[in-house]
Amino acid sequence: MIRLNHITLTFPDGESRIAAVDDVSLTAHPGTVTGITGPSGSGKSSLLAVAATLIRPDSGQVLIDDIDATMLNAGDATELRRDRIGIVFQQSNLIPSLTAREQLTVMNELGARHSRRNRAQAAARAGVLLDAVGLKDQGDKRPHQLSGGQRQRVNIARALMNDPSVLLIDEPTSALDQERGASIIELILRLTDELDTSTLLVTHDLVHLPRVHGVVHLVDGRFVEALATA
Ligand SMILES: Nc1ncnc2c1ncn2[C@@H]1O[C@H](COP(=O)(O)OP(=O)(O)OP(=O)(O)O)[C@@H](O)[C@H]1O
Repeated sequence: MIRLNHITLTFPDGESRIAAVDDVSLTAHPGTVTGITGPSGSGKSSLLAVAATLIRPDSGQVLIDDIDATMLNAGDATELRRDRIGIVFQQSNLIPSLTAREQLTVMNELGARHSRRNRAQAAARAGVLLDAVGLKDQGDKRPHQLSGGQRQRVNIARALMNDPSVLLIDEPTSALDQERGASIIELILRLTDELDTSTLLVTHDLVHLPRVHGVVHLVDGRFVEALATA
């Protein structure tokens, strides 16, 4: 579960400061997708970065499975992020020289304490996840051999490698046509249900929102509406 309590985040703006996120609270439960929407500059990506524990807010709490991430030191926050949070960034940041399968298994080598012992397990999980995102037969392809939609599927599978309880996804359909975008949203809904993640999905594309479980609408960093949908 992820709970954001009264999050405020400001950035310097000349002499004063601008509130990118202004006193926003939300709770996302396991097995649900919460959409975060709003116009450009409304604070969606900033809120997601706070939820990901990548930026510390000026005030407010980020509770991940009841652990207050804002109270952790940098090392503990990194560990929390690695163990419990999967992040899909707006820009695909796959490594050009690695195959789809290696993009996933390399996660096991990054900072984990017992990576050698877990190598076989990681390979097995990568296989299961590639299958789950519809890329069972594409595991040996490198990013340039995959379509935009397939690359986004690899990104999503990679974010799930460490079996996170929280899945954070920023504009996953922005580089895709409507049909491919809709199938990515479909995939996110299915994986959220199957893997019981608490998923936050930033999107400015309102066509996808009727499918999700709740919507937080931001304007100028402020929460203007919470809609229960699906
Ligand atoms: N690193 C930063 N330094 C200063 N101001 C920032 C920074 N990041 C974001 N902002 C400001 O905070 C506000 C919210 O930006 P944010 O990127 O979170 O909005 P967004 O809703 O994700 O926009 P978009 O849909 O265009 O990606 C904007 O006014 C932006 O200019």
